Amino acid sequence: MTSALSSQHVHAPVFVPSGSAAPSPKPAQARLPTDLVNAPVFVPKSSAAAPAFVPASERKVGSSSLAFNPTAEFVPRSAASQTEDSTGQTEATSHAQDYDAHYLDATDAGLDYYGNGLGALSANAAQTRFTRQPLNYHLYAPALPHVANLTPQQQAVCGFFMSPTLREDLHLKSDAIAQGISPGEGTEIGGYWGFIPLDTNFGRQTPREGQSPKGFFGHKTWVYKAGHEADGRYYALRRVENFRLPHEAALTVVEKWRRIAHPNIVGIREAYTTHGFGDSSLIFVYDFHPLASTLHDHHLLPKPPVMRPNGRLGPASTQIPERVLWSYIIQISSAIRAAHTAGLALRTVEISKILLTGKNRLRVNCCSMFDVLRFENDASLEMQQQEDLFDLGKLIVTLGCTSLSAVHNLPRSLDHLSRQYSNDIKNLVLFLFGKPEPRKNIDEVLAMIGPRLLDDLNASQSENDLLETELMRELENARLVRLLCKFGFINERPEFDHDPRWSETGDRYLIKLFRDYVFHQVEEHGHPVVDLSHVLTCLNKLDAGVDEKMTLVSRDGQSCLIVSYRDLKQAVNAAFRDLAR
Ligand SMILES: Nc1ncnc2c1ncn2[C@@H]1O[C@H](COP(=O)(O)OP(=O)(O)OP(=O)(O)O)[C@@H](O)[C@H]1O
Repeated sequence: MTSALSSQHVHAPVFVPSGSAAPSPKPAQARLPTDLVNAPVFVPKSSAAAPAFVPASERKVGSSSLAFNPTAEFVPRSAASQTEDSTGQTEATSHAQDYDAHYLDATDAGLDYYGNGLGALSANAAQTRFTRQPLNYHLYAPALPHVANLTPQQQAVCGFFMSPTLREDLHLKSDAIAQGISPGEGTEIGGYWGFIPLDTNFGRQTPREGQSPKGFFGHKTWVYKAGHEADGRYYALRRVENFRLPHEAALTVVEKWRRIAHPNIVGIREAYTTHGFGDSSLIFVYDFHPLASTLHDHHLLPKPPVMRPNGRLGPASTQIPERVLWSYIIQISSAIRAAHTAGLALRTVEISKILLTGKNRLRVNCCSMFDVLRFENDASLEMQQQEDLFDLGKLIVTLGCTSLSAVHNLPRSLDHLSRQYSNDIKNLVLFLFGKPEPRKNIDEVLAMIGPRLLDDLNASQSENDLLETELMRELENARLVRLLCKFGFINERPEFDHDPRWSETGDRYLIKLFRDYVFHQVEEHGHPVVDLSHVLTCLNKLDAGVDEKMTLVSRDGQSCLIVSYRDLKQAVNAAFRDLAR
């Protein structure tokens, strides 16, 4: 955790043992609400360590690439290559049994800038790696300029923790990932388990307005969330019911789509056929985006009434702001361009097949499905690409008028668009609906929307800045958790090495008094001082091992010890090393 406070701003209260007549402490200037401590328990995920995805066709039972390797999680690639021994085994692997102690001990080998445990992995690595002495990073990193206009009190709160809204969003997403599935339990089909239905219109019987009676794909489809047996990740599986693959070659196009990694296209992992559902089903496996909703559901479903400034409830506005509409147009154009450049066509530029996966963040879903389903009698690629552009025109009209039927009365819809938005939107729609002469291409569209691209780029860079600020606030959390773990191991230990007084004697006594200094202070009336900023400041200083000194007072008030954070850090590390040995 980094603090937004400068050292002059922190007046940590002096430890006053209850009953002693010590001078009254100065109140801490920046107190954090104590309920911040009650934030939901953080459950770390090890997605970074998950093995790479292996498609069903290439999977081998017992394949070593799929074996779980606990050390892989904390060995950065650069470090692993530096520490390879003559047998080709990394030191990190050979020290696997010391994982916990090493990881906790990471800070002992020096102040490793990345705080990633590199220092503890290997003495050789420690000698060769690039180390810095970034004391300031551990103490009071100033807030970035765009949050500088907050009051000191707000800065104190913001400086320590991620914003509550972002935290809540991330927690909700993290909950949504595994919700409803117990790993390894439930139905297993084709290497996937769980199969939780995602489609809120599960088994939709009546097609949406403008759709074929058989639904968007001309076949009954179902969407599930399922876990992958081999990599433990979750995917969105789309099942086409009762579909017989005319030709194995139909699935080869999925390979082409697999190679496309684009921020506005939902990634496809594989497609396979199965009889696991009691019929002949075709399954497409896509990346799972937690809490995604379709553009249709987000913008076209009725919204609950909202409170008006006059205190009365009124209908919520359905009009999409022009800035957002342009952002949608830009993102979908970018997805179209990626597909066309790769010699493919999206074919699902449709309001119910575009997912909203974050704030104004779009991803075109279900790519490759039509390529497989219509493999035998498909239109030419050129025609499909022209249709993508036409579909983009239809989408803009539908969203701009927030009505599915708007495309059926174009003159009226264009009139509406020119009243609500700048003329550029209407001109773009006219271009997309116009005759191809000889044919249109997506680059012409991008040339038309050029100036809007800059607006969108600026907005997304500002969003990036904000997220970076949020990340910086959490930067040092791991260090402080490690430190608290060490305290937990040392303090109040009933016995060590046949010594029941181990945790109360020698340097451990200092650690105990420091714990009182940090957590058990009372103010002049004997009330507990519950000041999170004091706790975080002290722990940060201890973690950095600064030379600053503090006065520790025994519980009976009879003795005073002046100790520096540096000495105390050494005491903590020595005690922990004793235990870990
Ligand atoms: N890749 C995905 N990741 C996460 N959720 C998804 C994904 N694909 C679909 N979903 C969820 O499944 C829901 C249903 O998707 P689907 O494409 O069937 O939309 P629909 O509105 O039901 O369309 P249709 O009328 O064609 O059935 C979406 O609202 C979304 O919440």
